[in-house]
Amino acid sequence: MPWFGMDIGGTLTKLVYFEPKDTTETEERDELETLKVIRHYLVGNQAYGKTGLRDVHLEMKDQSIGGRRGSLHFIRFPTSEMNAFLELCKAKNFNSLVSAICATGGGAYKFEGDFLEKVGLTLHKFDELDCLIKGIHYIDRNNPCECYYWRNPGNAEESIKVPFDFRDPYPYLVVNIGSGVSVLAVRGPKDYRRVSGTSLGGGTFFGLCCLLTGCETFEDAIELASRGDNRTVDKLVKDIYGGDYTRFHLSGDTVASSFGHMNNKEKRENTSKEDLARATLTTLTNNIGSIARMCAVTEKIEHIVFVGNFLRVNTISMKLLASAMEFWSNGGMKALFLEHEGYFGAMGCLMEYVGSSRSFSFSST
Ligand SMILES: Nc1ncnc2c1ncn2[C@@H]1O[C@H](COP(=O)(O)OP(=O)(O)O)[C@@H](O)[C@H]1O
Ligand SMILES: CC(C)(COP(=O)(O)O)[C@@H](O)C(=O)NCCC(=O)O
Repeated sequence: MPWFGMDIGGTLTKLVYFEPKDTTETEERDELETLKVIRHYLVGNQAYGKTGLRDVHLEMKDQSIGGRRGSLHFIRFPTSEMNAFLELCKAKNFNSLVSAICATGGGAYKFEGDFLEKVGLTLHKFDELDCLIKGIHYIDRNNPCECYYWRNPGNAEESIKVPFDFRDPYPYLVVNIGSGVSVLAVRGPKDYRRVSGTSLGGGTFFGLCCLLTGCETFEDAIELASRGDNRTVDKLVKDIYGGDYTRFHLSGDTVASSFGHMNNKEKRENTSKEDLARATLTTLTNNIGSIARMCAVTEKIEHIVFVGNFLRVNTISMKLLASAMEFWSNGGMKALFLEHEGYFGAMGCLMEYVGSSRSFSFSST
């Protein structure tokens, strides 16, 4: 039985695969051919079909899971490609190995019927936020350099990633920036509440960027943003005050109005795709940062952990969030980040599988 956890999100499907490495010679000999084929296919490739990818740099070796030792592999593909994934499961005879798999995320509900009808697989569904918290705890405990913060986030030349000891984490806030955003206050391993959320999330950034710049991939959107300047698009405090708004400690360089210059025809004509991408990224990031900070104040929490694939290849947003948390809290709050960004839900789902495989019927069909 292959050990999977699957998180079917609004934009990306994440798959965590545990590959046992401690198989005995007898086990190897007796391993079903189909299982062998699946294992070789997954670990022998880094790309699957047109859009599936394995994040090789995130692989976790020598892990102990369910009494076995092995490696954790992290794979993703766009949820819009679910049909191609189902075809692949069919082609690899997946349903001859198992009758059920564990899944979380909204897609576990949305695609439940398709899995059953097209591949004959039942989905055992787990709540995505339970899985997220479980996954954070497992990966953080088992990957020595998982958690980090940015030192000097406001200074491009001097900002550096610094490891953060997250062994005694409670209480902390999780801000999961996926398609949308969920904010959770976590006070113990099983004690958390979803305290807020916003529909202005990673999907909004990517969607607006496609509309405004014509870009087609998330990587292109981030690349454009890295070469842009939001100040040609956003109206700053100094564009309104001529300088700082000193009475309320608002620096002239603070964005007063996101996209505030874009009602002006001349400014519109003088702005570039790069500037529009940067302004879109800045707008979404600042808004998420502001909600996170308000939640942290209300919940009286100092450590804010930002996760979700919006932060993939996106150091601009990480540093912006880190600077904002530091500045607006006078150094009282800390923005923390995790290397496995968007994979915690899928990891938690795999843990659920390990915990419950005895009680469910996962036997081969
Ligand atoms: N390769 C990618 N394709 C699409 N979106 C991506 C990609 N990499 C990062 N992202 C960003 O990550 C977001 C999805 O994050 P994720 O945590 O996977 O959420 P979800 O579970 O809603 O799919 C997207 O909205 C986008 O901002
Ligand atoms: C509905 C969701 C939990 C789905 O998770 P996602 O696929 O975005 O990771 C999330 O998009 C969300 O919390 N949206 C914000 C809804 C709101 O509180 O306004």
